[in-house]
Parts: sequence; C-alpha cells; structure tokens
Amino acid sequence: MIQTVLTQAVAASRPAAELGQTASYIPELSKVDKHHLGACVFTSDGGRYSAGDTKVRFSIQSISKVISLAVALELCGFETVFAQVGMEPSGDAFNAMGKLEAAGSSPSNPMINAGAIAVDSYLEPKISFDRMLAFTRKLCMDPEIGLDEKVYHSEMSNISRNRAIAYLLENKGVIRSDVERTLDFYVRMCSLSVTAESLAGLGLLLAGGGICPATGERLLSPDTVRVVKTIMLTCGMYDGSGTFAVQVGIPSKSGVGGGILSVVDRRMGIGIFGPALDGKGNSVAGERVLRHLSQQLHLHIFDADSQTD
Ligand SMILES: NC(=O)CC[C@H](N)C(=O)O
Repeated sequence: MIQTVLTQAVAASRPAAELGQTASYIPELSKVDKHHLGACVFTSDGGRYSAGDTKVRFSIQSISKVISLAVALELCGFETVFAQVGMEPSGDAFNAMGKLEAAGSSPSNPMINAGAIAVDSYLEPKISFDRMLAFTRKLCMDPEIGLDEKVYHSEMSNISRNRAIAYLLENKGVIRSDVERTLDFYVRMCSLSVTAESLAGLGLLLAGGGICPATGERLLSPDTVRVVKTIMLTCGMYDGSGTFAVQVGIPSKSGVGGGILSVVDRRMGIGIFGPALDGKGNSVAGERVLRHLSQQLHLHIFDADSQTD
C-alpha cells in the first residue's frame, strides 16, 4: 500500500519540476539537475519504502537548522536558546533582515537564517563541527554524510547577506560570540550532503521521540523533540508554512538544496529530494509528493482517519 502510493506520488509530481528553479544565489547549487525527484518513507514498524532518486547526495541546507536547534536545546537549554530568538512564523523570506533593524526586534524563529545563525552562535562555543557531523550521522543513521567542500566554498564566497544579518545581530546583542566563527559553523552545517534516505532516518528518529530506531539508543530528549517538531509545523516551510500546514499537515523542514524532512508523529519519517524550488525556496515537486501522500495515506495531523490507517 505505502509503496504503491509512494511510487504514484513521485510519478505524478515529477512534471512539476518544470515549474521551479534550482537555487542560484549559491552558484554550486544551480548546477544540480532540477529534474531529480526521490522520496523515501521509513515506518516505525521497520518498513522502508523508496521511489525515484533516493540515493543521490544533495546539500542539506536549511534542514540542518533542525539539527542545530535540537543540539542547542540539549547543550544550552531552552531558556538560553529562546531568550532572544522567537517561536513565531515570520511571514517573511528565509533570508529577510528588514524587520531586524527595528528597535527591540529579534529573529522570529530558529528556522529562518537570522534565528539559525543566532542559535549557532550559542552552539558553536560548546561543540566542534566535527562532533556535530558525527552526531548528524547518528541522527540520520547515515555514516556517509560528509561536508560538501564545493558547496561550502561556494556559499562562503557569497555570504554577504548572512554576514550582514550576523553583524546586525551582534550589534543588537543577540550574538555574543565570534561572528566569523559562527558564520563558518552555520555554512558548514548547511553544506552537509545527505540523501532522501538520510532525511527519512532523521524523520523516523523524531517521530519516535528521539530514540534511534536502529539501536534503541536515546539520542535526543523528549522535550527537545517536542519543541523541534512544533517549530517545524509552524515555521518549517518559511513563509509557506501556513498553507503547507493546511494542505499537507505534516511537520516538515525544507532547504534550498531541494530537500524536505517530514515527521508523521509516532508513525513515519519521510525524506524528499527535488531541487526545483518555488519562489519561497521550497521544493515544488517535493511539496506535491507530500500532498499526495498526506491525502492518500491520511497523514494530516488533524485527519480524522490518521490513527486508524
Ligand atoms: N533556505 C535555505 O536552505 C537557506 C540556507 C542557505 N545556506 C542560506 O543561508 O541562505
């Protein structure tokens, strides 16, 4: 049943790649073939379902904000993380900075660039990038995850906007550690290369409340996972989060590499790769795959049939 629906969802959504473009402001990402599409579902009873390009490596980009937030909650604590970063959808583009200028304002949430850069500034003094990489491999059950050097250098060469955001945050006292080290950490995390399978693995871990499905080891606390999933639901698709919540209703996080990480609580992790993006930076075909799965498998968080299937 799941495999049939997944195969149909990918086939039906493939043409939508024509409606989007790969991200161009990070030149290395614009070289990716926009016609890729893959979707992977891992279920809590051990099922593994794949359709399309689920083994192709791509850049995790903003989906790493979920990992940084989770680790920051574990290492720094809720009060520190949310002292100056909000929990509200911004309604603005992921790289917006206009509102930050106003007196007393701070980043709306940790899923947009400003919020994630602030969170990384709390995290970076406490953990090395190498340890973050090792932990990401465990969270995703994918030992092959690595730093894509080309993407890292490409983004570092086009970092002006994020650098402006970071220095504005420093000026406002939101960032108190070294700005350049924070930016380097942030871009490294965005440059990890994953597959749709890795994201499905991370999704299943979050669906299971932080316990690694492969080993039974608890990797994240239930409190951390609850906060992360809630923020994914309200803010994970940038300024498309509200529409996505109505139409799909699955806590998700997208990235400009074309990935989407989705969590069907207690039941499944879903990973998507479709690098053609819409104007908000979300995978066009990926969103369609998720809409199809949500409707056919009753995965919407408020679907009356969701617990009975
Ligand atoms: N939306 C994204 O995936 C953005 C991440 C990207 N590294 C940036 O900072 O702009």
